[in-house]
Amino acid sequence: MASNSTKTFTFEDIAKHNNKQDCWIIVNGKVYDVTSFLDDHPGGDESLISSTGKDATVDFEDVGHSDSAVEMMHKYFIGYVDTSSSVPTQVNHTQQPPSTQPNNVVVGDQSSSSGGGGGFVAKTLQFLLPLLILVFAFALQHYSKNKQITGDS
Ligand code: HEM
Repeated sequence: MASNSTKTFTFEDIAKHNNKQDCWIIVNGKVYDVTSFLDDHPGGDESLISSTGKDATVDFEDVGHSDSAVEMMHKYFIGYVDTSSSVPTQVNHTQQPPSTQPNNVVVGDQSSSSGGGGGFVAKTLQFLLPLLILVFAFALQHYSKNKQITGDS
C-alpha cells in the first residue's frame, strides 16, 4: 500500500496515533503507520507503541536495525513531519519506568534478608531463640525441683 502522496503531518496530529489500534511513529523526519506491523515486529509491539508521540529516530538506530528492516519501513511510510511543529525526542511514557521508586525499598529488603552475614545471623537467631528459651525454662524447672527436694530433706 505504498502511496505516492507526500502528505505532511503536524506533530500534534501524529502524536494522537499512539495505541495498538492506530500507531504512527516518526523516524528521520518521516511518518510511518505501523499499525498493521505491530504483531509482526520482531522487537514486539510495545517498543513501537512506546516510540509514538516523539521522534523515534534515536530509538530506532540504537537497536541497530538491519538493512532489510530499513527496507521494510517503506511499506509503512505515509508522509513527512511538518517541520514547523516541534517534535520532542522523549515522551512521558518512556520516562515512567525509571521513576518507580519502590525499588529502593526492595533493594533494602533483599540485602537484609538474602544478602550477607546480617541476614544469616537474623535467621539463625529466629530459629535459636525459641530453643534457648525452652532450654532455659526446662533448666529453671529442673533447678527449682532440685531445690525443693534438697529443701525437704
Ligand atoms: C517501521 C519501523 C520499524 C521496522 C520496519 C522495524 C523492523 C524490525 C525488524 C525487521 C527487526 C528484526 C531485526 C532486524 O532485522 O534488524 C526489528 C527488531 C527490533 N526492533 Fe524494530 N522496526 C521498526 C521500528 C522500531 C522502533 C521505532 C523501535 C523502538 C525501539 C524498534 C525496536 C526493535 C527492537 C527492540 C528489536 C529487537 C532487536 C533484537 O532483539 O535483536 N523497532 N525491527
